[in-house]
Amino acid sequence: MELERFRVGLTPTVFYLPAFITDEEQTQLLNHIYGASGSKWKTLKNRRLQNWGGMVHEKGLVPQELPSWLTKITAKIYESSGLFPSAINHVLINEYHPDQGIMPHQDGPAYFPVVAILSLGSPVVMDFSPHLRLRSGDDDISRDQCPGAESCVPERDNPHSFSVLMMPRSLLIFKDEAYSDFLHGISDSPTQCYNKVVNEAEALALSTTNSENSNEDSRKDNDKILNRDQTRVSLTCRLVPKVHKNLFRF
Ligand SMILES: O=C(O)CCC(=O)C(=O)O
Ligand SMILES: [Fe+2]
Repeated sequence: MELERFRVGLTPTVFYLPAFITDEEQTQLLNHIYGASGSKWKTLKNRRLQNWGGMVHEKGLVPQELPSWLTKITAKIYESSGLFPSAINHVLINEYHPDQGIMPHQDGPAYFPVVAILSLGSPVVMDFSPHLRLRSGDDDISRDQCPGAESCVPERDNPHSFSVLMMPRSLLIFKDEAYSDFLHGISDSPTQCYNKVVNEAEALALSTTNSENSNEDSRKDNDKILNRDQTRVSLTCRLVPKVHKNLFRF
């Protein structure tokens, strides 16, 4: 696949792949996710999540085999992107109600610095803002070691900040500076503005010809407003290069 044609925005490097999976694949994934045992969910303050692939520690992964319904998708991402040096071995599934989000954060140091996020359900806007190191020249990087531990409020009006509209069934991939020098987050507002997203044309191209989105977009004072009227589920697919085969030999 020629990934270059999916590049969006000016910051290296963000790819947005609309309709990466079919409607049927989306339904199958949601059935598996909601069919998982209730104890698989971990409830955080502002969202629920399922952890697949094992426990991520600062020093690496204590692995657990991914189920085949997930390797089907991670293999497709691995093969079609060509960006991971070996197979994706960790998937975090986040569930967000319309008034939930994820605070601006940077992904933890255990991961290979490429992330692929598959979106299901409600569309949502993800905001990227340069973290302190870019803003003030110091080295104070805020990290999200275990996703959910967040910090640092981004400057919304910073000229380097940008946003991406994530439609259902799309795949967002980011790496390089977008990964290392920016925080990413999703506001907890049930209405989000998508005026300044870097992929508006790509994201909306499909939704106008295809009535999958019942959420009605509205406009207020020239702001393009997205109404999050459904739950969103995302699959954050990553590689933890260092795998601990033996829990006691850390
Ligand atoms: O749900 C998303 O799109 C983002 C999730 C995320 O940033 C993470 O799990 O680290
Ligand atoms: Fe993240």
